[in-house]
Amino acid sequence: MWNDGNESTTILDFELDELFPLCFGLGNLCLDLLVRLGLDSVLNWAGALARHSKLLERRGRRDRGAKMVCYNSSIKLDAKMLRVAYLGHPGAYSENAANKAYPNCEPIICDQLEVEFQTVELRFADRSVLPVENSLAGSIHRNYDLLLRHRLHIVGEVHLPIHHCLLALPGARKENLTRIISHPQALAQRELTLTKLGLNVSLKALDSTTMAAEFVASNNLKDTAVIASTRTAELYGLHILEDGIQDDPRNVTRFVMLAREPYPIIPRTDTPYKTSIGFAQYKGKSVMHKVFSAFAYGDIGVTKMEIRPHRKCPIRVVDDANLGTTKYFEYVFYVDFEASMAEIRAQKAIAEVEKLTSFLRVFGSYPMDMTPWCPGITRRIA
Ligand SMILES: O=C(O)C(=O)Cc1ccccc1
Repeated sequence: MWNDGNESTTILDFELDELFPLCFGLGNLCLDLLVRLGLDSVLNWAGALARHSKLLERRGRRDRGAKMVCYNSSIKLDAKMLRVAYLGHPGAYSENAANKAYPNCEPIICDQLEVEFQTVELRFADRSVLPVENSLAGSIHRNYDLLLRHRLHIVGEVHLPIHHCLLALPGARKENLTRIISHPQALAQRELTLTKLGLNVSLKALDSTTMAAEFVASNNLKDTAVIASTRTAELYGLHILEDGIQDDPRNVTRFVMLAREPYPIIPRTDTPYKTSIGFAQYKGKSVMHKVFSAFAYGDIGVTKMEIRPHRKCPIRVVDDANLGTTKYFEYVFYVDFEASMAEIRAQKAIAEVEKLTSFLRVFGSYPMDMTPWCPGITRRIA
């Protein structure tokens, strides 16, 4: 079990009648902020508040006298009370990741990625669990972009073995399928297998495997199959047409856990740590070789690098006089390295990188997932 219990909490009992004015008050606050922050961000916040008021109302009908968790005092948050946000419905791989990271947590289901981030930012959840890369399909670029757009910290990682099945309504036959729908990662992880099965179908991406399952079940679509887990089949009344359709049994997805506060920087020697950063270069010549030397100098292993377009500054213009004759695309670089910010060598490397870059953000230092790697045993785990 992960224990990143760096939060201090007081548990307050709120009657629902008290919660609604609170949400209303917050709504008014949003309007006040409208003028200062701009329409888009305030509308996003207000939307999230409205959704969560409904969530509280629904939960309140079930359990009058709902509890609300406030973050301001000295009682340690018990890991089992953590509210963990993820995208999708019960049965999503992200739900498995949330349970692996925080056993007995309270799931907070989100229907959009932006909402998943806001749910933590607005304190409706304590953590969010976000898939960032897969061993077959690679990085989930959108989620990297969101990490930068929001101010949450990475406080942990989990590696989840992924076992995909082809699911359809009872009675649906493989030869009558015209379409397969799922999360883009699931669609990418089965490329070879579906070709082998000889299916001539179109593919459609949805935001999660479980949203795809719900879509097929609620619209009674006999010509559409879903790529999702065995648990999703049970939950949505679907049948397994084909079991284990990922292209390789060693299919693993890495999820990161996000929180409002960083993982506490405590010097430790027993657990291997990882640090994730993002940065962009200054205008002018490339300095990437120097950035890597900073890590090499500290004998720090770089385990991952992701490169994304620098949307705010798409083109870098370079020549000796900076007259604009050579043009490169400009990027944001995401790097994971094997050290904690508690270590002097990491601090020195980061100080060096800071000198070389126009912006630098440390997303977090956190314990590495050291789960033993057992290729081929992914069957029916997820
Ligand atoms: O859609 C889901 O169930 C997710 O949790 C995202 C996902 C999809 C495929 C592999 C890993 C995570």
